[in-house]
Amino acid sequence: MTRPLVALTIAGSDPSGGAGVQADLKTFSALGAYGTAVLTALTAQSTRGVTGVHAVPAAFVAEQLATLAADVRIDAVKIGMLARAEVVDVVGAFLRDWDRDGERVVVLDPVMVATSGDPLLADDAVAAIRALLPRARLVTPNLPEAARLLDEPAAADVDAMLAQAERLRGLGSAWVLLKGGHLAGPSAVDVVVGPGVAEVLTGPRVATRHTHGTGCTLSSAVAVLAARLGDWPAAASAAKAWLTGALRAADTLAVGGGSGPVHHFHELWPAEG
Ligand SMILES: Nc1ncnc2c1ncn2[C@@H]1O[C@H](COP(=O)(O)OP(=O)(O)O)[C@@H](O)[C@H]1O
Ligand SMILES: Cc1ncc(COP(=O)(O)OP(=O)(O)O)c(N)n1
Repeated sequence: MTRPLVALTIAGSDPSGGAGVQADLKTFSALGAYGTAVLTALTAQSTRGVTGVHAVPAAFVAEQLATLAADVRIDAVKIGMLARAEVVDVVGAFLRDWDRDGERVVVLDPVMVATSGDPLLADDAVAAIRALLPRARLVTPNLPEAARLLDEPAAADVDAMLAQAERLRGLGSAWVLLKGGHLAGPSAVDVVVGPGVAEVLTGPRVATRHTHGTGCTLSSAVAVLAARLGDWPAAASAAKAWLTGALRAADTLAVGGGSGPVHHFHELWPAEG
């Protein structure tokens, strides 16, 4: 019997279970990977928004990473909310050691602001995130995050997304998956660019307000699928198709009174009768 892939999320906690480490672990499990997690921050958060952030001390993030990596063989890393520059630096130091050859599966979701508008990254940490980009194989910003990293206005159409994704590659990661969920229209369009590759991923826009954690879920899914398939565009495309299924089933969960979670186990749980 082959052993399952082991995936690590380095991210913040969302008590409502829709985003952050909770979404990542559900995604890993739903896709047949064993999930491990290093916490960078606690948030007080629900489907209605974030009321507080309590950052984990950087030295303790380093201790979690060192203790885990000394024991467990990790096949893929997904990085989400890092909250503060000191934590970003600790994660960079960990990757320098864990990924000496720069060939391992490392996906960086440069989380800055929740959909509710609440900040999840200190303003002075954006430069540190920029410096972390070369340590990732794939970076997965949404439109406002890409604009912030490039210090230019957000892309307003697919051509501008492709151009920005290429400029983001110039900051150091070989692959960029630029998410267009914030663009209005009947489709949800993302782009994936890499060495000699520029693909537009078009999916149907699902009519639901339950989109909490879509970015976290997508990046975790890509990490697992890239480790399994060994192909970034194929992993991005399969992850998007799976996320669309999770969005289609989101209304059945009915968790919370705001923007609720997507249904990570839409392929596994029987329909409620
Ligand atoms: N209503 C929707 N229907 C289908 N896909 C969506 C919808 N909203 C977002 N997505 C997809 O979810 C992923 C995350 O999108 P986005 O909202 O841009 O990022 P973030 O959650 O980080 O802000 C992307 O693949 C995007 O295309
Ligand atoms: C703890 C934590 N991490 C990340 C996010 C952001 O989640 P994301 O998937 O980018 O999208 P929204 O949840 O903002 O829709 C978060 N909220 N909490």
